[in-house]
Amino acid sequence: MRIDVVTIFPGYFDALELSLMGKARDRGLIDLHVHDLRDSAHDKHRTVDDTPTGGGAGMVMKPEPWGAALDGILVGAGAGSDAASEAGEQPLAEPAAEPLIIFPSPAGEVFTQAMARELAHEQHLVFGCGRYEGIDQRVFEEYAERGRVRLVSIGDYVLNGGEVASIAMVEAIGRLLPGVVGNPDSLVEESHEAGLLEYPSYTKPAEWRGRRVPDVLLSGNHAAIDAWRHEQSVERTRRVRPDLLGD
Ligand SMILES: Nc1c(O)cccc1[N+](=O)[O-]
Repeated sequence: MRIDVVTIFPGYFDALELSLMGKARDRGLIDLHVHDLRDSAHDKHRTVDDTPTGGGAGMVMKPEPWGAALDGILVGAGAGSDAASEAGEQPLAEPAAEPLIIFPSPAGEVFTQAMARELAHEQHLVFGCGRYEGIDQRVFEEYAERGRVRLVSIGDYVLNGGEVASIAMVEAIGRLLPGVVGNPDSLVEESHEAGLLEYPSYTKPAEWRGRRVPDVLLSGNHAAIDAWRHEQSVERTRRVRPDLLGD
């Protein structure tokens, strides 16, 4: 999977050089390209924002740098405007799959494990990280007309921009790609994977500060262990997230 990120804070994405995401990149499972939006701001001061038209507090991200940045990514991917046909030539190869542009936004559809699974099938994702009071609305309109755009929220709280949300989504999606997680079985029994919260986990020692591991987990009876774990998942879900059970 190719992933492009557009941001005014590229350094945030150093986090994706670590751990599983870093290994996945080293092994070519994820091809991550981070673009500094200011490199697409061609005025002397590399301006990316301006005051809100109609008044109001804060600043809004200007459309021109976003247009230059996203065009550069889409045209490079053979999507958006077909450079070869514009030049009157036959494209040499099938254009790559059309990228999906994701703008993290508190006004977006809620990101879920089901969406992570869906997006793990994409060949090319582009994350546009807004800052300040957001991005000029015309950017969303422009690229929704030319291709596929989704505004996506990771939760109902206020962040300072889209970078943290993008990292969360890249990790949630990236870990589902074949070969990224060592043991694919570990993807099955996780919170939200089957619509339930995961059961409590234990390891050695069997007793710690007077607290014993549940006897069933020491029984070797795998049918009983599976039943206990499912029961624990359902009980935890009903207690903590009854909404997941439709209660
Ligand atoms: N919540 C929020 C925000 O306040 C700013 C950017 C992105 C998000 N989000 O994805 O949830």
